[in-house]
Amino acid sequence: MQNDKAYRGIWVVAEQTADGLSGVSFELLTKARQLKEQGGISEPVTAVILGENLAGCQAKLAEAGAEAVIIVDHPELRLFQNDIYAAILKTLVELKKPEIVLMGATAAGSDLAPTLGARLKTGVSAHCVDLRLNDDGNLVAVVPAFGGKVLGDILCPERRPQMATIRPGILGKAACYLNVECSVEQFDPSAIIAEDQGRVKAIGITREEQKGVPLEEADVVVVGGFGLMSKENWQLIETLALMLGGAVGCTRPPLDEGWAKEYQMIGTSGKSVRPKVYIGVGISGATHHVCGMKDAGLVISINKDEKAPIFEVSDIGVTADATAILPLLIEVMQRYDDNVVC
Ligand SMILES: Cc1cc2nc3c(=O)[nH]c(=O)nc-3n(C[C@H](O)[C@H](O)[C@H](O)COP(=O)(O)OP(=O)(O)OC[C@H]3O[C@@H](n4cnc5c(N)ncnc54)[C@H](O)[C@@H]3O)c2cc1C
Repeated sequence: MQNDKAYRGIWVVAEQTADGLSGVSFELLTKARQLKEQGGISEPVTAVILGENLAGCQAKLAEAGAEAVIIVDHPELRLFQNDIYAAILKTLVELKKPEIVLMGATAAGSDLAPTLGARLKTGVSAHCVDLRLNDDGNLVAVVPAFGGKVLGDILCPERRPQMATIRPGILGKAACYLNVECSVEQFDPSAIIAEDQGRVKAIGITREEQKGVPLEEADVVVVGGFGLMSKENWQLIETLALMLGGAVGCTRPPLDEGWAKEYQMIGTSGKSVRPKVYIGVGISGATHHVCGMKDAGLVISINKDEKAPIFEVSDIGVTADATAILPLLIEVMQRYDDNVVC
């Protein structure tokens, strides 16, 4: 849609998961409130939620900053359905005309946002690491660019709404707003669902079983990068993590090489972690990765290149060959105690 002054206010498309509302929905509402304040926007920050059995979600969304909630509750919406969700949201956006639409860069959000953006003929800034408004009141979406070496500002001044997705955990903890007045509107999607059954239908969700301590909960995270060079060397990362009672994390290349699993990736396309101790081995320190670990406590890095950018965000930097130092480290730890737990 062309930029049009009729488009006003900020929407957050909240997400319902099997475990309840997704955390990124709350994080986005807090960010939306900050943007509203920054831009002196008078329209209420609005959460839009699609799903089934949504009673009770309004209070939680209001606590995180929603001043209005649009509930789209229907049995057909129990599981995320790209086509149907996009058709409903398109109708709602055309009806209510929000100026900004934010979504979590979750599996569902990363699928839904570009579909909706294309149908509304507007731009979507994906996997942003921050959001702000410029002096003209336009949304500035901050996205790592050029292999993560720089942070780029992306604007969408010509089209409305302005859309962006943000990874869970990147924005930090959601605020808690008490006694916020929050209006609620129910939107009946039956007519849209009857008309558009979608081309693809989700029939269930299968979760990948994760080994060891969950990455997001671990006090110690041992993270390997491309500098490990082989699957055999990757075992050293797993052994060290096990000895420290920690979790294994990875950068993008070990995932591409098949040494590590998708759920272990840290960064803008992966998870954000805040362990007490982060040990990074053979990692250059690209922004795409650093965005996901910048809030860790003690950061220890091992890299054979003394000029590696990861050292700029490390408390302790060790210039060494990982394949030489890791076996030594493991051997020393084994000598002291077979069950060292941090
Ligand atoms: C849209 C997009 C999203 C992305 N999202 C993510 C993301 O979420 N997470 C992520 O991690 N990446 C992501 N990336 C990729 C990211 O930009 C970097 O390419 C990646 O983080 C680099 O991984 P690395 O540090 O392991 O590898 P490299 O950059 O190749 O660095 C390897 C490092 O290992 C060192 N080294 C080599 N051999 C040894 C040795 N024997 N001992 C010790 N050190 C050694 C080298 O000096 C080098 O510093 C994304 C990229 C794009 C374009």
